[in-house]
Amino acid sequence: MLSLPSSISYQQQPGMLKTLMIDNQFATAEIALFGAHMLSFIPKHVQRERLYVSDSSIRDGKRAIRGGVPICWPWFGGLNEGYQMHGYARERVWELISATEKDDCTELVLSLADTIGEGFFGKATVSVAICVGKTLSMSLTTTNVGDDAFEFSTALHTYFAVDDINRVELVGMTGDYTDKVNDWAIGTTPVPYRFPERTDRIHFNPAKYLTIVEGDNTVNIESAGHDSIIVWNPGAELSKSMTDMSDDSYLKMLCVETGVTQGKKLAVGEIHTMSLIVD
Ligand SMILES: O=P(O)(O)OC[C@H]1O[C@@H](O)[C@H](O)[C@@H](O)[C@@H]1O
Repeated sequence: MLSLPSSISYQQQPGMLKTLMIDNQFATAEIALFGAHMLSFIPKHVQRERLYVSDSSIRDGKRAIRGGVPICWPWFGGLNEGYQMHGYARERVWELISATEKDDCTELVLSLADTIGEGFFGKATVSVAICVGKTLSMSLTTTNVGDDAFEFSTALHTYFAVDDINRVELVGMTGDYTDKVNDWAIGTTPVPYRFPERTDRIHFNPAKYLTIVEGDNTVNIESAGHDSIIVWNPGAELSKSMTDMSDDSYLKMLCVETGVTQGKKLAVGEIHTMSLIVD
């Protein structure tokens, strides 16, 4: 087994998923091997949990975890009838490839050993490098190792923790979006951008810098290698109907997702990296 720096330990309580706990001078964090799924990030200088995970999330290792940072791959959203929403990578166990103590963070690299699955015809490797420091950085790398080009889509589907969605504003987004709540109609980003009701939008503007503002609590999001930003809050009604969310979950989270939703073609040997920094 890989030898781990002292800031990282494995944790597995009975009936729970195996996770990696990180505790260094900058932050604490938790990552499930199932899905290479970030579950927690608490920077020590602010002492606030940045990620929302539902208390009712089903953690049986069969279904995706509700909250944290699901990795959607090799597709984002629904593919065709019968296919797993957001791809199958978030429902497979990833392998820890390396763990390194750096000056400004603890870096872990996880990789998905088996990337083959129904609905995806490419031959690819996929790995995620996660740096837990004063900021959380995640870089998802897809490589075409086959003999043919393929197309894929992806997202780092971050659930940010908020105290009350009614007080939240997303700053930095401009331009048009397509609205899942309204039969994919095109809309224009409101100013200020607030969330009084169910929101489910793919923004075509791949904003590099966004900020979630809630009173004096601000979270900066820096994205790269993406073609869109997805913004999702289920609102009261959907929150109530979801088995893995409690009735008022919608008040406590806002998904701001860094994504490639328009389909990215990768040539033979080509590498694509998409990344996210949470500050
Ligand atoms: O329930 P899932 O598969 O985790 O998806 C949650 C949400 O993820 C968002 O990215 C989508 O835009 C929403 O439509 C979807 O409901």
